[in-house]
Amino acid sequence: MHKIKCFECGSEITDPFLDACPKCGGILTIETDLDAVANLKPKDLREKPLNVWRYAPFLPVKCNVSLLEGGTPLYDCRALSKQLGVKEVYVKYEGANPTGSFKDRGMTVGVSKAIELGCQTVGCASTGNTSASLAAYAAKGGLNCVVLLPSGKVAAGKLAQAMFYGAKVVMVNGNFDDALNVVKSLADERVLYLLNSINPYRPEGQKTLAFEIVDQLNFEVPDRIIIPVGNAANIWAVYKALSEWKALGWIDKMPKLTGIQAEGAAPVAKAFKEGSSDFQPELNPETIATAIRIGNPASGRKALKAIYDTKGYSTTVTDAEILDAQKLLGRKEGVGVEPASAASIAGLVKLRNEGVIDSDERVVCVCTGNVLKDPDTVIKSCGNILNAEPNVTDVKRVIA
Ligand SMILES: Cc1ncc(COP(=O)(O)O)c(C=O)c1O
Ligand SMILES: N[C@@H](CCOP(=O)(O)O)C(=O)O
Repeated sequence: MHKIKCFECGSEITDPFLDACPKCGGILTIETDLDAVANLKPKDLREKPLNVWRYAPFLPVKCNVSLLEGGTPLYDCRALSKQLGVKEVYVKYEGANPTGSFKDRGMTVGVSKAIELGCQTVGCASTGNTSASLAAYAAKGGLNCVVLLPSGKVAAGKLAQAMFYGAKVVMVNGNFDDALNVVKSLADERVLYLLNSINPYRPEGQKTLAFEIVDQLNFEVPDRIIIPVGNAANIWAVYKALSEWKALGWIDKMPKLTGIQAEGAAPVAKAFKEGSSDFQPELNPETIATAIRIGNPASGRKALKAIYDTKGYSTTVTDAEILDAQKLLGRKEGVGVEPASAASIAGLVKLRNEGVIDSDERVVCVCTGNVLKDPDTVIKSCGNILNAEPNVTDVKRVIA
């Protein structure tokens, strides 16, 4: 049986509704019962379809709600690897999930847990994707859903999704960090069951992103996995997944986990630069990659552990580098990702140029969300629409 533990002081938590340690206030995590899976072999899992629930023995809940999340493509990006001079570059394309982001992996587990606990209403703060995903899974599970969004800073596709799936959408006059503080208080008052990634069950579902990468590479572990970092739970989830498989002897090494943040919202990357295992919150985070416009990442300390323990790396990329990388991936590989997701590609480009990434590496970039999430940014950054009269001659003229 799994246990809920405090990441900071190690205390065991028995109340499944808590999202912080009652003793020290630390963030929580799940201790997986590895004895229960000790006799399992990778081939036992591989008989099941490739999706989140292939890895059910490593998940702390049974499947109550699913939209067949996971099973996303791992693209072998040969043009990109040639251009950048890196032996192998893969993109794990999370935009192919049911609501278009990796959050669905966490939500199938989180909402399944909510149902198991008998909750009626679920809620979150969100820069967009978490709300879109929670709204869809709550609809599928027959639950009420409340989402708190930073006013004016949520991409159109994500806002449309949350509204479409029937969530109560509340715009908060503040940023994501402010909205998270409010929703935490609502959860403390049991107004709703909180399904941000500070809920320790959410990252458990997100572990499957890493399980799939290794599975799709036939258990040949990549040298490096590059991940955009915002509230910082996803890089932790990847670390936790691979640590569990390493403990079982299913893999023999850990990839260097490499966390990329936007320059204007980079507490984790700044802490890494200083060699610190703690970070200073950024009071006014700002970036075009609104999904990672987060100044006080709830899992920041977990992310730093993941990076240091794997001899990984962390750096920042500018908004211009993010937009260039987004276009590069679209135009070289035909893969459409939202700006935050392109941060992993921008990080690859930057770290290759700086010599941090070697030419002989096998690198996986996690591209967390679909290009259609944020059409306004794409239209602005790609510009250049041609206009013509409705006749062949004029169309030939403008395309010449
Ligand atoms: C598209 C996208 N990429 C990356 C992230 C960052 O993930 P995390 O908050 O787990 O670091 C988020 C959300 O935070 C996101 O929506
Ligand atoms: N990008 C996220 C923000 C963090 O949400 P989390 O619940 O995964 O920590 C979003 O889409 O809202």
